[in-house]
Amino acid sequence: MSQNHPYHCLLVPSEAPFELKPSSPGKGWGAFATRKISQGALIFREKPLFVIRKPHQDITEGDVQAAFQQLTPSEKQQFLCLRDDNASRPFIYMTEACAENSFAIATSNSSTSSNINPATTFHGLFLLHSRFNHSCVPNSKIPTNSTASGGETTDTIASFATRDIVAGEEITFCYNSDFEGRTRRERHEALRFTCDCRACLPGTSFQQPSDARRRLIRGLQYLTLGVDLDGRKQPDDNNNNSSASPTTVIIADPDLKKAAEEFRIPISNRFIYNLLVVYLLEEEGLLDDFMSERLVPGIVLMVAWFGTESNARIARLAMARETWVERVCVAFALYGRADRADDDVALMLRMLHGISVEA
Ligand SMILES: C[S@@+](CC[C@H](N)C(=O)[O-])C[C@H]1O[C@@H](n2cnc3c(N)ncnc32)[C@H](O)[C@@H]1O
Repeated sequence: MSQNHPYHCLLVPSEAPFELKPSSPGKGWGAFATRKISQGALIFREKPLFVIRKPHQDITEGDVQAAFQQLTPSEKQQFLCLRDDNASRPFIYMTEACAENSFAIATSNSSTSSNINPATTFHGLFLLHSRFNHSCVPNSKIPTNSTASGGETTDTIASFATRDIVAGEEITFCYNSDFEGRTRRERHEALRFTCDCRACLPGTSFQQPSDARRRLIRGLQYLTLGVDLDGRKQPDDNNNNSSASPTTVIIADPDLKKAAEEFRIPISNRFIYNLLVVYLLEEEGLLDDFMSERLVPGIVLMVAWFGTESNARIARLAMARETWVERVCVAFALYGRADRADDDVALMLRMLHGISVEA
């Protein structure tokens, strides 16, 4: 049956290190490595078939029709071969085909499938990257297009291996940029399909602690950033009125929650929380080079924040250790210790986040 599948008309360049073929049952088609791809290597850079310079929710059938009319006959044929429902059903609306196969480009914080993150601005239709299936513990990443192109914003997107990928292995990426802080149930609600990656297969020795780790990551990020994954503060009254859907309680202690939101978490604890996040991400298999680049420089800088020499010494000793778990263990000696610079750092962070300094 797969011999006659319309996806055979999708043209994969000969230099691309993958082929398209049916994935495991229930996942439609996917991209499979045709040779070893080393960690950090570029997998593929792709130009969009077309770009619609509008927010996802504003894209109309007319917009997609107009973009379609500009395509060459071969490009039109490729667009028309796209299938819904795991590669089985032709799309009824062009907007559906666009939503399922586009990536946010240009101004977004992450390149995710636009049907999952509708708040982004421009959308490009990418025939090949949209064949990559999702995993909550993926082996590739599609960073923001500006990151991937060295700071310049372009319409192309690119995927990179976040670990070594062996020939024959399916290439996956994570469809949502904040899944490192979401439990299995929350991820499946957002995805609207049931993922069976090792963080999702219930009852395994990886899955059970995985939920706890991701919950902890979310809480620790709240303590250090003062906001939830969506950049917002959590309502104070978590189990409030019955009409609203119940909110996951992230920080149960109201005083601690307020201290986080007002950036009054002491430097010592802040340092430990940041190290713990990195360690938990590593345990989750999510500490790739992009994640390290995002988190580690800030932690290194924090060492210089300490105003009390005995604290600074412990922080330096911690960072001199080789592994993240060792760094966390050494840094625990700081837990609860006040520092001469606590007030200054709180003030600096409040100013940085535009919070009234009287808060
Ligand atoms: C952008 S497409 C990916 C390619 C798709 N498999 C195909 O055949 O065209 C996204 C869709 O693939 C399916 N999918 C992707 N990752 C999956 C996973 N881990 N488990 C089950 N289905 C998945 C879902 O139906 C999802 O809506």
